[in-house]
Amino acid sequence: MSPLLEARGLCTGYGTIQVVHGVDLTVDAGEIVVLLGPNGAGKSTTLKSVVGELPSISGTLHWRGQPSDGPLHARARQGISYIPEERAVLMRLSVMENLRVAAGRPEEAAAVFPELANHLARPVGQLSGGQQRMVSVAAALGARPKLLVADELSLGLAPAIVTRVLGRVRVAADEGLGVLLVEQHAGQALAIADRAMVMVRGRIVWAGTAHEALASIDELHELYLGTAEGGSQNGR
Ligand SMILES: Nc1ncnc2c1ncn2[C@@H]1O[C@H](COP(=O)(O)OP(=O)(O)OP(=O)(O)O)[C@@H](O)[C@H]1O
Repeated sequence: MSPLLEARGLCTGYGTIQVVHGVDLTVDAGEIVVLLGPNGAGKSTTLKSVVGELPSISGTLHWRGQPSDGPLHARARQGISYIPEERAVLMRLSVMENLRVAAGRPEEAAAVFPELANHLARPVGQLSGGQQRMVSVAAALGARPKLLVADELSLGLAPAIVTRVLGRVRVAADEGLGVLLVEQHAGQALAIADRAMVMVRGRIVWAGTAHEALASIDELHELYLGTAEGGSQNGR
């Protein structure tokens, strides 16, 4: 059976500047693939190209075996949910309105994070950054996509909440969701992932199972990710 998403030789960038050079990647239904790498490696750029926000320079992209070159909204209709690194919520609308706009099932989306229950009528702009992130994750999952493409899902979330968010994504993957994830918390992301890829300067320099990545995490940090610890960028 064809993978949900298959990119071959993907090259993309901004204007005349090429940032991503010949990336091959696949995501199957039910699996979580995490893309790791240092700042500026081209991870976000890769995701933008995969979801149709940024045109590719060359390479092929297939969605469930069919060539895919439509813009973001067309890919959303096909079942791709994208959570960008930057703000992904409508600040003047209430939490419930945000969930309604994004998801077919707002009540189901709200149930993803029970702590949002007391804030459903509030404008999202009045919530903390972490709560706003929860709204975007809830909205994305509530739409029941086939593929979730998420850039720094844990952005602005307290560590305990990161564990819950990633755990919720794992549950969705076990129910058949395919996930392509860029995440600065390498250790936590690998704990819920099936496969991992490391990108440096726009090229995939390491690929393997999440289990293999966890087993060589010190080496991966030393060689590619930087040795930052704790809450710092790309730290564990
Ligand atoms: N809109 C843009 N216009 C021009 N160059 C850009 C743009 N966005 C990103 N870049 C450049 O593309 C390169 C890759 O950036 P990208 O954001 O994809 O990296 P990243 O791996 O996601 O890093 P980070 O973890 O810091 O988000 C960087 O050199 C960056 O400066």
